[in-house]
Amino acid sequence: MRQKKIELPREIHTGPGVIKKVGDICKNLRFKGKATIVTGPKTIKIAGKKVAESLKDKNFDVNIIKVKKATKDVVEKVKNKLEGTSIALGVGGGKVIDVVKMASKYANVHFISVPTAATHDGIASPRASIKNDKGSVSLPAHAPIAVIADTDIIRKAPYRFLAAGCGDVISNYTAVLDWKLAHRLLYERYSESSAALSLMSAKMVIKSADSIKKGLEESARIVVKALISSGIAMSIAGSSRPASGSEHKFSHALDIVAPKPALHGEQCGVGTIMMMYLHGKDWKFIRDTLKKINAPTNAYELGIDPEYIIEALTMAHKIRKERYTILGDRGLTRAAAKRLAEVTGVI
Ligand SMILES: NC(=O)c1ccc[n+]([C@@H]2O[C@H](COP(=O)([O-])OP(=O)(O)OC[C@H]3O[C@@H](n4cnc5c(N)ncnc54)[C@H](O)[C@@H]3O)[C@@H](O)[C@H]2O)c1
Ligand SMILES: O=P(O)(O)OC[C@@H](O)CO
Ligand SMILES: [Zn+2]
Repeated sequence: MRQKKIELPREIHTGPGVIKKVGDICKNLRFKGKATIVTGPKTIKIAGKKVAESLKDKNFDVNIIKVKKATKDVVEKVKNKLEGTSIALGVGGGKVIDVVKMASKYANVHFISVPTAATHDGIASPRASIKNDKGSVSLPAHAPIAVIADTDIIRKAPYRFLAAGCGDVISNYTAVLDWKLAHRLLYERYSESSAALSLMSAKMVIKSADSIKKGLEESARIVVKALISSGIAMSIAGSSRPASGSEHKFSHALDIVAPKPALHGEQCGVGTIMMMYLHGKDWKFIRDTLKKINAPTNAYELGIDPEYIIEALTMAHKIRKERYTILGDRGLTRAAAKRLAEVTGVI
């Protein structure tokens, strides 16, 4: 029989002010000595310093590393600085968390995910999206030993971030459709339980779309919960298949071609509208839900020129080629890409 390992976070702490408990949580998990915080230039002020204080209060020797990008080089540098550390903490957005996730895996130390914004479902996932010279790759990493999501910090982040997180999780709709397609066409391994959890995560946000509002702790909590369960769906699958399909390929392509890409989750949301159309499903429902949330639904709202939308659509199939989707192996012609974007109101 096929053997399988599912890696999950051991502890999940959410709620307002939970960041003050980081030191306690680390101590209770039996870490001691050196703790390394990986954070960004903005997020150090928003949360990094508070995390450092909480750790110092519990007698940790704290080291802080600031990163800006999630590239292979940055991962390598951080990995080298993790030597002798007992625990690594990623305090920031998706890029910071991906860097620490990958670097700590290479350095063979546990890491804790401390998201400062609910922008992405990598908060609890065991995968890392890392940039290389050809764009980015999806790499197997490891799950955080703990997630510490302070909903007070998250609710105070710009609303755009929360809406982006909704886009990232709503994109599970087309990711699962693509996964089922690959299962039918190529007999790719498919997990019913992972797909069900992935769709449930998306539905949690869709069901609450009317009450996801700026500044509310409850809104932050709903989105964080959905993002964490989407990450767990990835853990069950052992890949990002349940949360990344053709709509993510489109977003990854935009990251390559657009001079100023929008947020990952915003692009994935717009991609979901178009890929739902290609699947012959209710794309208007996705568009209307994103509208309710005040997430972008077109090129103008993404701040991206329509020309880059068309270009990204025509090259999306070349990204993560191992992941078969509705875009097939040949992708869209320029005429089909333009029509798709026009019909769905994206351009
Ligand atoms: N590993 C996974 O499973 C997974 C899942 C989804 C997305 N991702 C990756 O995550 C990245 C997207 O994450 P992202 O959208 O957070 O982008 P990001 O990490 O670039 O963060 C966006 C910006 O938000 C800022 N920020 C974070 N918290 C803030 C706060 N509270 N207030 C003000 N500013 C704040 C950051 O400093 C940054 O400038 C992409 O690289 C994507 O590929 C990975
Ligand atoms: O595996 P990729 O395509 O990087 O996607 C991971 C993540 O963005 C899913 O929401
Ligand atoms: Zn994503």
